[in-house]
Amino acid sequence: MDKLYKSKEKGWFELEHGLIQEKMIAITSGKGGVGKSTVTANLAFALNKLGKKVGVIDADIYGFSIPRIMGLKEKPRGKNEEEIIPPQVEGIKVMSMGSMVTEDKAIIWRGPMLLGVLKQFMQEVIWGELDYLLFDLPPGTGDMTLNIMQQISDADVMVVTTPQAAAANVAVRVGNMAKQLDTNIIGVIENMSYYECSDCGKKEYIFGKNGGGRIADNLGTKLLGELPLLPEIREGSDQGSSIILTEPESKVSQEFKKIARQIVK
Ligand SMILES: Nc1ncnc2c1ncn2[C@@H]1O[C@H](COP(=O)(O)OP(=O)(O)OP(=O)(O)O)[C@@H](O)[C@H]1O
Repeated sequence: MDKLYKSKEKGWFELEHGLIQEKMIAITSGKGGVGKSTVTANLAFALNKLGKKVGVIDADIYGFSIPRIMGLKEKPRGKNEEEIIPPQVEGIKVMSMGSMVTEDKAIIWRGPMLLGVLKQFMQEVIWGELDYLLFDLPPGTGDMTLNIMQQISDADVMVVTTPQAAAANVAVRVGNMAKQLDTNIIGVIENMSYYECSDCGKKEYIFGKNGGGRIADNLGTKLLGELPLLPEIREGSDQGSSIILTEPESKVSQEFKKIARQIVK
């Protein structure tokens, strides 16, 4: 299958209008709603805070949510027939279907057209020099996820899950799909790991315990971090003000930075 970039050597990818000097990272999950897009957004900001140049492609083309979560206000602009200037937020370049249609619009295109959008995002956008290009993939192991993974098979895969057995089991499946494509799995992030009572500080394990660790072991990779279930994370995503920007010193923002540092090293 034709790749959407030229790989020069490990960790160095050439795009039509840009260069990725470190990694492409595909952020996946076994099922929807586990926080994949929230993690993608906060991770992009965390890498940016480490001084890295970051781009984000919202490849969850049917279920895009990155523009809202990242607070993206601008739209992409056409420089000419074949070159697109991506909108930016905090210096991060972002491309999403959500910039082309309103949030309530149903995307009823079939796979090949959606892959055409991904191709356009990769090949016509003026990305410039980036250190990291993050992809927010569709959840699950369906056709779209498989097709996208095949097209960016040099990307490292990150698996997001909640600790719940049902979520963890399907997350293993997406990890195994990545393995079958010979894709490196960079690690697992357990989201909604626990809820900490704001009055007494007691941790409640609402979705159970250790699902992320079990998946990491099963896939032979690392558990990169455990993120709490926190109203501020949800509010930040809804309002387009990610917690890492609004509360950079909070425990959860420190956890995002810890995850980013493990990726960068
Ligand atoms: N740690 C968290 N604490 C509280 N709320 C969270 C947390 N992580 C995510 N959420 C909320 O859960 C909902 C789902 O998150 P998100 O959209 O990131 O999931 P997703 O896995 O990308 O879903 P999909 O793939 O279906 O788009 C959102 O409302 C988000 O704000």
